[in-house]
Amino acid sequence: MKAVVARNVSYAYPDGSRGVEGVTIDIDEGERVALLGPNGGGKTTFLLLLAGLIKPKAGHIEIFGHPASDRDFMRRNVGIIFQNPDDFLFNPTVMDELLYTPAQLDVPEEEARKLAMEFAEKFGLVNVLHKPPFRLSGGEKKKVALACVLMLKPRLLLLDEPTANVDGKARREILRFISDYEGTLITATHELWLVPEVADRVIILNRTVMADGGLDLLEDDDLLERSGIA
Ligand SMILES: Nc1ncnc2c1ncn2[C@@H]1O[C@H](COP(=O)(O)OP(=O)(O)OP(=O)(O)O)[C@@H](O)[C@H]1O
Repeated sequence: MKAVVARNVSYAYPDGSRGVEGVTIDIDEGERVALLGPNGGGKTTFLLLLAGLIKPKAGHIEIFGHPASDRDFMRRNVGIIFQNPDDFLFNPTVMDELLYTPAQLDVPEEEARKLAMEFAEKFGLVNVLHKPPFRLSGGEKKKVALACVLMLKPRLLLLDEPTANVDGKARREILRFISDYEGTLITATHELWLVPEVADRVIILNRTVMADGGLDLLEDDDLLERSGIA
């Protein structure tokens, strides 16, 4: 089963900035892929396209055989963690945040509360359940965002710079939660060290696909320099 089929996908922002151009990629269900590229290389844009949150100006995208424009299918099967968790966390407390998405998907309240508590314990968030998300540290915010998404067991998980601005213990915890995830994983990053932690396939994106292969691409200094990464 293909998790992602992207054909000749292009996207430009309303101000004319080019996001991605002519991107063609196939990803099988269960693959763990790093989307590696320089700042401004189009990684976030491509994740937003894969999540169906913006529509390609040209080309098309299918996720598990469904068009990425199929909102109901996407809500139930695709999870995305934004680079800046403040773009995602907007409920009055962490508990409300954990209850929000199950409620959107019509999970009965009692079951949602059980799920929320299970994930709060697993993610070490029990002590902050009553806090407003904006009062949390960067690492705690990322953990809340990850817990909210993983509790719904998405078949495809899209992560945008999951460890940016997070260090020490929270970073190790986040990497462990990511490695426990068993579905199809696409992680956008510009940090080379993160790639082997989260992927065994590397797609280098700088507006368009510059290379697609195994972890050995990380040793190709010419390629990394040409792609603006190293
Ligand atoms: N909302 C927007 N409006 C206009 N241009 C945008 C917008 N978002 C991104 N861009 C532009 O699109 C291009 C690709 O940006 P994108 O954020 O997808 O890259 P990125 O690889 O995720 O970068 P970074 O590693 O810095 O997050 C950049 O030139 C950027 O300036």
